[in-house]
Amino acid sequence: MTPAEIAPKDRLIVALDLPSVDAAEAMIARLGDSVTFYKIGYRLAYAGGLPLVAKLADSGKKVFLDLKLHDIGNTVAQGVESITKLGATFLTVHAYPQTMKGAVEGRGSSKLKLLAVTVLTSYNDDDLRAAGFRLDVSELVEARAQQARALGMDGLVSSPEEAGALRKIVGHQMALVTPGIRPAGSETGDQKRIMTPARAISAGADYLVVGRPVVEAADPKAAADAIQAEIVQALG
Ligand SMILES: O=C(O)c1cc(=O)[nH]c(=O)n1[C@@H]1O[C@H](COP(=O)(O)O)[C@@H](O)[C@H]1O
Repeated sequence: MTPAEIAPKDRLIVALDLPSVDAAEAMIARLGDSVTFYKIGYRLAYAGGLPLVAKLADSGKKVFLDLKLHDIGNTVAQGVESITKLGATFLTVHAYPQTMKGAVEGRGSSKLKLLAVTVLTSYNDDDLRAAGFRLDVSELVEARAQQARALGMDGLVSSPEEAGALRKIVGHQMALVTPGIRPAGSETGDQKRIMTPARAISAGADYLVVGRPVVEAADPKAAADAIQAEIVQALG
């Protein structure tokens, strides 16, 4: 999908990192038409949130199921095959070759799009070294992007800091999905590789994943609307 084919509103993915299905449904009602794309990750998925994938999809919203799978290839393939039936648009797996190969096999001919998590946005070069890697963030992100493309993955999760370099490697063949988004003046929290929504779009990101700056805002709808306006402005 070329950037021009993505509806501007779909570019904001709000992470429903909330403690219960009730809290998530209240947030979805509050955000109303301002948000069309939601992410369900560990917190909500392990709190009974998986049935919300089909419910949201049936109501016309898109869902990014962020399970960040990583296991032996056979287990990943079988897990992804089960996940194809949930109704999500995107699923994350970590960008290890065996994992991505298993995910592509398990996805089969379903419409589920597979995203490879390159290097988590809470990591910098020192964190990678402490985890035993010899490459720095940009080298590892780029190496993993090349592997992800060769193995038939549909998109990459990285910080917007790497979006420009990744676009040069994968063109518009893969979606660039970027967390680590912080509107000007918002708390960084545990994120280390961050950009504002406008800068991320200008850097070439297709989708922006935003959690706390929206769901922990005093007025989540106003926060989402402000990000949507920034995206539209940056798209020019
Ligand atoms: O795969 C992800 O979505 C992800 C990858 C990554 O490298 N960094 C990252 O923050 N995320 C997710 O994106 C969301 C960001 O949330 P906030 O930091 O609250 O905006 C969280 O749900 C993270 O799990």
